[in-house]
Amino acid sequence: MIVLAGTIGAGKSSLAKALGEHLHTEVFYESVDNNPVLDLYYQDPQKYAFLLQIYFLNKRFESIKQAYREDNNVLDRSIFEDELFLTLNYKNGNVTETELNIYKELLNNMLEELEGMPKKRPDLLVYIDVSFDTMLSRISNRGRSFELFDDQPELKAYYKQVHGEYPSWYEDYDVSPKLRIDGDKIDFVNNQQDLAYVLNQIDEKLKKLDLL
Ligand SMILES: Nc1ncnc2c1ncn2[C@@H]1O[C@H](COP(=O)(O)OP(=O)(O)OP(=O)(O)O)[C@@H](O)[C@H]1O
Ligand SMILES: Nc1nc(=O)c2ncn([C@H]3C[C@H](O)[C@@H](CO)O3)c2[nH]1
Repeated sequence: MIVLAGTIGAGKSSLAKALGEHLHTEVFYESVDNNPVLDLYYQDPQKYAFLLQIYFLNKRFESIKQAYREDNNVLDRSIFEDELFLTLNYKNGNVTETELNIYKELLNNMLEELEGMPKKRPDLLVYIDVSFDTMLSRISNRGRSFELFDDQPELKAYYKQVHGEYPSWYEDYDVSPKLRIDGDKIDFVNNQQDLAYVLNQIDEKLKKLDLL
């Protein structure tokens, strides 16, 4: 099981798709288009932050359970990043302390369930590291209406916060082996050579781990 990690617009879904094709495995995408809370959250974070966290946690747990039924697969964003978003929303006053504690208990409960499953943790976490400018331009170019930040300094400030949390999150992540990809320099979406380079880096890491 390979999980993709990284800030909003880093390229997780794009790389997950390419990796799934390369390794002939199923990809479990993050719930965005059919997510009934995400656009509400962007309109009113204070009202919907907790509900969105619960929604994502539930969906991620569902994907992980399905993923365990098959030998190999790729997950678009890890369950371990959810707490990053939650804590940020707590800092921003969108989640109360009671909500924070309830969520953490629920998350721990779910993670304990994973401990009892055949594979306790991912085999590899692939982290796509991008600069703040790249993050913004990718969000703009992708064009999901509720994520657009022109004339919305608060939303841009939120993106800056999310981006700022990731380096230490990645440093502290120790649940599985990990690999960092430079998503600024490597255009694995439009450049086939770059894509081949990234896939080769991942293959080499998997070989070292005796997984390929
Ligand atoms: N390495 C790259 N080079 C150039 N463009 C990229 C690269 N990675 C992603 N993109 C483009 O950036 C946009 C965001 O990519 P993608 O949807 O894969 O990001 P994501 O990390 O899954 O985002 P989210 O966290 O919102 O789910 C897309 O339009 C994609 O085509
Ligand atoms: N608040 C919040 N908490 C999460 O756990 C979370 N996971 C993803 N997202 C947002 C980022 C992208 O807009 C979009 C797709 O990644 O969904 C989240 N937002």
